[in-house]
Amino acid sequence: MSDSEAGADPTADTVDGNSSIRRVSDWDADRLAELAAEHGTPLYVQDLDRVRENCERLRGAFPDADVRYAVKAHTGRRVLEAVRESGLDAECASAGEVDRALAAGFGGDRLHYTAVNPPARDLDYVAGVAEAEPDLTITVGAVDTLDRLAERGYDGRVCVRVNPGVGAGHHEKVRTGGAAKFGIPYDRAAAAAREAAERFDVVGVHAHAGSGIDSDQLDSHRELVARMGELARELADPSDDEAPVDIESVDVGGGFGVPYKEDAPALDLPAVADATREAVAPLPAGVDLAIEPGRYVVADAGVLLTRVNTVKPTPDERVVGVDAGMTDLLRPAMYDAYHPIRNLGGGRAEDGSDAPAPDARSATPVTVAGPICETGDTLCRNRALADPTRGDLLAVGIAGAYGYEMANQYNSRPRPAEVALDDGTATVARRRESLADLTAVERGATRNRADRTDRTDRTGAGR
Ligand SMILES: Cc1ncc(COP(=O)(O)O)c(C=O)c1O
Ligand SMILES: N[C@@H](CCCC[NH3+])C(=O)O
Repeated sequence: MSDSEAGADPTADTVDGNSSIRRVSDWDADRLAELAAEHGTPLYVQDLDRVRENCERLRGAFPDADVRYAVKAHTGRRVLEAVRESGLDAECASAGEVDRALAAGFGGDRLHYTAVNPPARDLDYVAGVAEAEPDLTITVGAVDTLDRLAERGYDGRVCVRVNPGVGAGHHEKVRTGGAAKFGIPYDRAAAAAREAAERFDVVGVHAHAGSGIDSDQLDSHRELVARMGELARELADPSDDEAPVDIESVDVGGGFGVPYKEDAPALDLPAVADATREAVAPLPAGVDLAIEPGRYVVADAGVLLTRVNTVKPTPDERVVGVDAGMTDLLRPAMYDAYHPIRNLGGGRAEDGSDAPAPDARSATPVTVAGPICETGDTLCRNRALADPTRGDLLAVGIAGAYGYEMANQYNSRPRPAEVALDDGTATVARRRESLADLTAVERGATRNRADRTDRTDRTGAGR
């Protein structure tokens, strides 16, 4: 992948006084440098105030809809609490996410569990939770899953997931609608919902087009929404002698995109909301619209900080080695995803003196590569950055969604730390993992040199 960096002009439109996208250029460079010095790198920084603003913007654009935060985008406790306090519900993809949402204070009436080929362990757990929290809703995309719930004695609230036959998203791998894996095919959905209503309290229908839908893909979104409106009307008022199904909501999924490229415009959320309402209408009396955004809530509230440790000119490219890799931020390796990168400086010139401030350096095409033993472990290729030197701090923007969440321990790399900013105050939300964490679940593993573990716990702020 080769990409080029545009100027750091925040071309954000403004809604209710809040910029609708926070660019990497909008973050306070000095504050980020302080955090990196104190907590080491790689380091995620997640700004809870920005999370709250994004929640407010969603609620403002969709005042009559039920807004459910897709927890998978960022499961941190502090984020979940901020989302709950902002009035959004929680949409969970696993028992683990339900557990986290409960711990963050979501009651059953604000919990939605979307089961995709759910492991027995997950169904056991959620059916158990539902006994104490009967207002919890389980979204089901296969008749087998309904049968498995019934086998567990569950007869509570069910939402039927539909495969709408239309998908969208930033990459083929995240286009969900139309993928056979998800949901009951549209033409069988009404019958499946009617059958399910004989055994469960069917309270809704659901579909999700995919993740990272931008303005160019709004036609697909509209098509999905229109089909779901039609399905709701068919259930409320069946044309044959079938009994109506009395649902409460039509969930048209999440997927609202955010601009990763510096010059890409932010999604016009009020316009998307208008288009959504128009496409779903008229909804039967008593049926509400629901949406379940993840990325939109948290993406631009997060940055990943990483330190340059190597600068290697080669005949073909200038390679800048950093301490964050695909294990910290998987998206570039997995989807060729673009993340904006800003050089915050702080490094040394070749003669050992302080390097000039990034603004005073020439824009130089570089490949930023991580420490993982994989060729695909790059954060960008051939991108113009203020020429990095060893010791510089780089801020990788729009990293708050599916960033820490997809981090892993490949190459035996402990996961990074994350700090949460709340009204400017930073606290460690997730501590940096140590070498001991790598073997914590391994039977028979003994720590023979604990002193080495301690060293990895240090900030790593050295150059
Ligand atoms: C069922 C479901 N709902 C909601 C979302 C949230 O998507 P996004 O983070 O793009 O808003 C996803 C992820 O694609 C999903 O699979
Ligand atoms: N992990 C994806 C989004 C997938 C959402 C889950 N269905 C990304 O980083 O873009």
